[in-house]
Amino acid sequence: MPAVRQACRRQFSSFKDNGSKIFCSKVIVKGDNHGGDGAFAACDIKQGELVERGIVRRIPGLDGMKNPYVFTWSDDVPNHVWAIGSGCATFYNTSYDPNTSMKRFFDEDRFEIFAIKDIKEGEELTHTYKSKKWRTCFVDDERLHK
Ligand SMILES: C[S@@+](CC[C@H](N)C(=O)[O-])C[C@H]1O[C@@H](n2cnc3c(N)ncnc32)[C@H](O)[C@@H]1O
Repeated sequence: MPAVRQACRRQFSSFKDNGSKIFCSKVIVKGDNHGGDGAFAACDIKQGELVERGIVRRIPGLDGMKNPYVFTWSDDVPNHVWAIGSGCATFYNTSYDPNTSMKRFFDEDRFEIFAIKDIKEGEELTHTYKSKKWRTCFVDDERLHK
């Protein structure tokens, strides 16, 4: 069994449901195919399974319309509340055919990311950015709309 998968199993079984607000042991971050970094599965993950959970901190005064590294932290369009996220969440690239989905708990400033397909170890983790169609920094980036 590959070392990463062994470590993942070991870590996940010992840390599962330990109550930590941040859990991202099933995810690694490494160079992607777009010249940046992306999030990748450290082990096989079943459809419906939790991939990662974490917390956010709201950043007043920051213009998320221009800054692509913060989360849209309301259901308003346009949005005026932006937040940084814990763990690997910032590094998930976007896709129109994603393998994960992010559930945002605005009242509690936390999120959970679930697998919406069976995911194999090593596969890139993607979600469809909530603001992809109206946020300046995403609208202007043609690579995100292929
Ligand atoms: C939240 S960040 C994701 C992490 C980013 N790859 C990094 O290295 O920090 C969003 C940025 O990632 C890049 N990105 C996300 N999805 C992409 C895609 N499908 N194709 C190309 N670039 C993408 C774009 O530069 C986008 O503004």
